[in-house]
Amino acid sequence: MFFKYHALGNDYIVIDPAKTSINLDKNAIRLICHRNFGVGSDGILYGPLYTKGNPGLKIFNPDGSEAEKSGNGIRIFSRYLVYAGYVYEKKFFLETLGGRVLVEVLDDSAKLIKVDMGTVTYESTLVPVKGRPREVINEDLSIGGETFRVTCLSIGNPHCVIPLSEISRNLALKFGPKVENHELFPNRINMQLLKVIDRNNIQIEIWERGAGYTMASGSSSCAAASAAHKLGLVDNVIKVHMPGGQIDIEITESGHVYMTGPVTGVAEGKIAQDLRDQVEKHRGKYV
Ligand SMILES: N[C@@H](CCC[C@H](N)C(=O)O)C(=O)O
Repeated sequence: MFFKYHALGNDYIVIDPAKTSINLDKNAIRLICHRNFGVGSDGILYGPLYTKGNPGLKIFNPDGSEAEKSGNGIRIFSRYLVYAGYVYEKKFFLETLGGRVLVEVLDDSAKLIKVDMGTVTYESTLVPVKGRPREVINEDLSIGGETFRVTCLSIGNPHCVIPLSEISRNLALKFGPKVENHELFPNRINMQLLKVIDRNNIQIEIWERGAGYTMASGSSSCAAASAAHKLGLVDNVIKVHMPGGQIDIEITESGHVYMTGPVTGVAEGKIAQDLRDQVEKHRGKYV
């Protein structure tokens, strides 16, 4: 069985090891996420896996890489946990590779979820960004002959925020791959083009590490809002506008970033034997 959801057009497949036996190596992930040869998604959420007494998950990008954190992925997986009867509480902890988060379910069917995503760091050694140890705030980055002012941070996974006066999908498509794979970022990076609308509203276009252009991203919303706040461009309550919809961010005095957004069910299904055969055929080869 698989369960598919989207969060503002950022879609994920949930695979629950208690319900589906499949060896998720790189090729299996790439095939399942493929929009023509597979089920199609911006990633796979694998779990629940129990660590430290809490439910947890593994987050995979469609290129087969593992991400430390995903804001939309966390909300989607939380809705699955409620739906499948794994949790009954309105508030619970969830373990990710990028740290523990506190989830709050705001309605009965878990269609609206708030998450304490933790705190951000701008420390180059932690994001990571190469070069002398420093906070990467408003510094120059050369990309394909052009120079941008960038702010880099980690909220468990790495982000590079680029404020611009105008942003577009085409700009994200043009610069995203270059930023993601820039030599300064040893673990690659997620990119957000940021336009400040006013002190409580920002607009972003996103290029995700390992996934490419996406219509929305929860951790990108946290990252862009945090960077804009750090740069003094916005207050602490920020609505993030993306092509797929809006996410609400609140940054507390202690630096915790709260993200609130929706989750929508798409499908429940069974991975066909033909797809499983393809997965087996390609096992061990990089497709
Ligand atoms: N869509 C996600 C981010 C998924 C992980 C990202 N591609 C990475 O590699 O860090 C979100 O909503 O945060």
